[in-house]
Amino acid sequence: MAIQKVMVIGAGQMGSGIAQVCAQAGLEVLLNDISEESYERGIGTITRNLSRNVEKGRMAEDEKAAVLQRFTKSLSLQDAKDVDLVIEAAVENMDIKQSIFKQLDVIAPEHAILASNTSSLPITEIAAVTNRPAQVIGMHFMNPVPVMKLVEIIRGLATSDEVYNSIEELTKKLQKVPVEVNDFPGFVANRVLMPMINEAIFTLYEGVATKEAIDEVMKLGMNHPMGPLTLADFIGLDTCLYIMETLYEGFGDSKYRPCPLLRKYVKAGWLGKKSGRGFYEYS
Ligand SMILES: CC(=O)CC(=O)SCCNC(=O)CCNC(=O)[C@H](O)C(C)(C)COP(=O)(O)OP(=O)(O)OC[C@H]1O[C@@H](n2cnc3c(N)ncnc32)[C@H](O)[C@@H]1OP(=O)(O)O
Ligand SMILES: NC(=O)C1=CN([C@@H]2O[C@H](COP(=O)(O)OP(=O)(O)OC[C@H]3O[C@@H](n4cnc5c(N)ncnc54)[C@H](OP(=O)(O)O)[C@@H]3O)[C@@H](O)[C@H]2O)C=CC1
Repeated sequence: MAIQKVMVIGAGQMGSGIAQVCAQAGLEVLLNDISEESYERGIGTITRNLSRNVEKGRMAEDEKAAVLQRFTKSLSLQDAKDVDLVIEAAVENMDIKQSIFKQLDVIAPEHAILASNTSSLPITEIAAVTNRPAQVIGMHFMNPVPVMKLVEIIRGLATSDEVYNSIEELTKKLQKVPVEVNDFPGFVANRVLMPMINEAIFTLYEGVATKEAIDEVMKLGMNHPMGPLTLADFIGLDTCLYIMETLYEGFGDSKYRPCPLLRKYVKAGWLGKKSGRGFYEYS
């Protein structure tokens, strides 16, 4: 069955990007958030991104208007009653995700696929709270979504081949490249990336170098587009901490212990770019 109508849950940095690429691919999009303010912020970001595309000559003005018309505001999960797919991009917290999936399982039509953009939490555990584990899957986009090509597609223990194939096909329709991954903490992307970021934080914590020097080493020495501390701020320090905790708990190995400095910053509300302050300050 072709996927035509999608609900994206969470209008934050990931949800707004996912909603944008879905609408650009011609899908009808319900953009859902618990707060109206977050919805407005999300749709504002999408509108600015589309305007930049027009300014750069990549999109016509009427195409921008057509993309924006495909959005509907949603402040209630009940709106999932007639969608073909839900992509959940709320905060990286198992209790919140399980609560959302439990409700969606009751509300969404029988044929609907329930996907999560979780960056590290087990898909199998999210699927287990539903009565349709074969239709639950991980669809892990990268930040910033409109720019980054990869989508890690994560098969839960019970995910069916039919559902996997539909999501792979949709990913290509969104002009992204799917890579199949099995369900282990952090999948591939964050199992490799996040310990590197955590180690960069330890390097700062232990006074090996300044934050600027650490970032410069990785940018100029390894050709990374952003240094690891800038990237951590960009991802969100709360998300980085949640991911490290998932790796630490999931593997029970001390090599994944989150750096105390990361914990301290999150406790202080220094969440990175989105809160105006992390390792760096943002105006
Ligand atoms: C945590 C997880 O679970 C998984 C993850 O996502 S981990 C994070 C993965 N992402 C990364 O590693 C990103 C690393 N950084 C980069 O690739 C680059 O710095 C970057 C693409 C973000 C910016 O690139 P840059 O060359 O430094 O800056 P800039 O010239 O401003 O941007 C390049 C293009 O991207 C676009 N862009 C940048 N940020 C954007 C955003 N947030 N949204 C939409 N478009 C954006 C710009 O408009 C620009 O496009 P055009 O010039 O063609 O209009
Ligand atoms: N940041 C990144 O680089 C990446 C993140 N991810 C994953 O994507 C997900 C979202 O991350 P990100 O976009 O960065 O986070 P943000 O904090 O930017 O956005 C999360 C959004 O979800 C909203 N929200 C919270 N709870 C609910 C709920 N119960 N129902 C609906 N909306 C809710 C928040 O609203 P409010 O602000 O009002 O609380 C906020 O608007 C996480 O699972 C994360 O791990 C995946 C890939 C990359």
